[in-house]
Amino acid sequence: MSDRTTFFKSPKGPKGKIITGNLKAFRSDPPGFLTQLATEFGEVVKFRLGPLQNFYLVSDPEMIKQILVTKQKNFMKSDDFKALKPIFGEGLLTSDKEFHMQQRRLIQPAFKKSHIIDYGQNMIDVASDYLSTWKDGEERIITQDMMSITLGVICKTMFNIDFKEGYQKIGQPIETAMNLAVRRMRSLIQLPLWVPTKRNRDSKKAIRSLDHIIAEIIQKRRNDPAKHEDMLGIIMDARDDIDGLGMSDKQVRDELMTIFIAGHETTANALSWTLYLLSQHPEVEAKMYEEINRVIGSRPPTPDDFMKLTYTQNIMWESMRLYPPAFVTSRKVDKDVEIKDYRFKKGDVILVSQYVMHRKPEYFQNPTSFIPERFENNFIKTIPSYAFFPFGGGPRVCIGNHFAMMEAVLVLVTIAQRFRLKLAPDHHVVKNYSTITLRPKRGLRMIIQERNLKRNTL
Ligand code: HEM
Repeated sequence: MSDRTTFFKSPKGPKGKIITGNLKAFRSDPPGFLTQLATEFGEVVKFRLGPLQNFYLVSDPEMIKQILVTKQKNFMKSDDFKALKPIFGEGLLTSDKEFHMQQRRLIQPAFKKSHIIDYGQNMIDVASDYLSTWKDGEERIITQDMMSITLGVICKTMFNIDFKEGYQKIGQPIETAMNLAVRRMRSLIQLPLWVPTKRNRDSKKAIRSLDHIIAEIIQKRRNDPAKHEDMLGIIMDARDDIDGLGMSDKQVRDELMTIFIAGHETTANALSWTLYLLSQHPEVEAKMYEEINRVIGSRPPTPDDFMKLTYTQNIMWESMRLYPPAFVTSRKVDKDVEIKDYRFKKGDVILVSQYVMHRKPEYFQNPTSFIPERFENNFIKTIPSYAFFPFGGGPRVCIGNHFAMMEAVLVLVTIAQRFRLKLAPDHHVVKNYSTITLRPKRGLRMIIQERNLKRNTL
């Protein structure tokens, strides 16, 4: 042991069971459990979610910055992501180190500003199309509607196919495979996929069917000499600046699956939480209508409106502060590392939680209140970086962050221009539920009211 060891702090934490540690409490309410740990034990908390591995929850912005940015080379993605590898392969979310960086370089062009503006029109078109089926006065399951709209957006931007075709071909098998992967992620013991349990058989079947569909799409494109401007076209045409090589079919497949899944559920949850929050805060809703009336009026929205809709953007930031769709981010220590007054050892798992940080009273006054105005006047610059980080940070920051903001704002205004949504009168108390992302538990049922645009009412 080096002399310095004596100066390192030893993080405290809750007592757990011998084998399962604190797994039961974590599973029953992950955001609640993490909040309680940070409140009770402070900036670094030690706990277990199984027999051996040490977990640490870190809740200090400077330490989070070191983990995600300055000392990120000492970390890799944690083992829970391995459960996703049968679906994502070596896509951006699951790969590590050099390979990840090379893939990130190849995919980044698909997310550059000019393309996102082009995708913006798809976002508006898909939402408008979808809303044409909504009827004044009806009750709808809004959480499902938001999932369908964002799935439609990703089908259109990625493959230039419409939602119905995209859902049957890709959306449904992806959902099946993903549900199975989530269950694998959350179980203490992950049996390898070759063990013939029913779950493993179903999982392999869904993945085989997806592989088949995606291979067909890629093959069709390889045989098609025309230039395609959708995300698939951009990804397939990408060449590495350093070695000039493009992606293999297997790699294209892994990245498509990754973007397809990472790119719709998170934004759908952000939109659902926002519609819920607006229904509870008529004063915020009224200011949003005022902005929509002033900037867009009764003409169809355009991607250029995005920059002018500053209050609506702040509504989205504030909604993701209270209900961050990615509520926790994990890393495994790859090389022993010292961060502030602590030392972490190879194999330890570090969690940093957006949900915990975003509700800290030292950075956010009235932390549980919904106040979009707090984001005005460059508020973010007045708090430490990594006190607010809905899209993560460092080299693994969400590649779809600008895409997601553009989509959330444009879909929200397309809805709000025409409709006002109220929670169904007999609605259950809205609580959060977390699988990989944070979503409203048991969904949201809302009543649709058509707004009268000409008279600017509602
Ligand atoms: C509100 C919506 C979204 C939220 C809150 C969100 C959040 C995040 C976060 C926190 C990470 C970092 C995970 C980590 O560090 O381990 C991430 C990564 C990622 N996100 Fe998003 N995301 C959203 C939307 C999107 C969209 C729309 C796309 C694509 C169209 C996307 C694609 C990805 C990908 C590919 C990664 C992996 C990046 C890498 O490791 O290089 N996300 N996202």
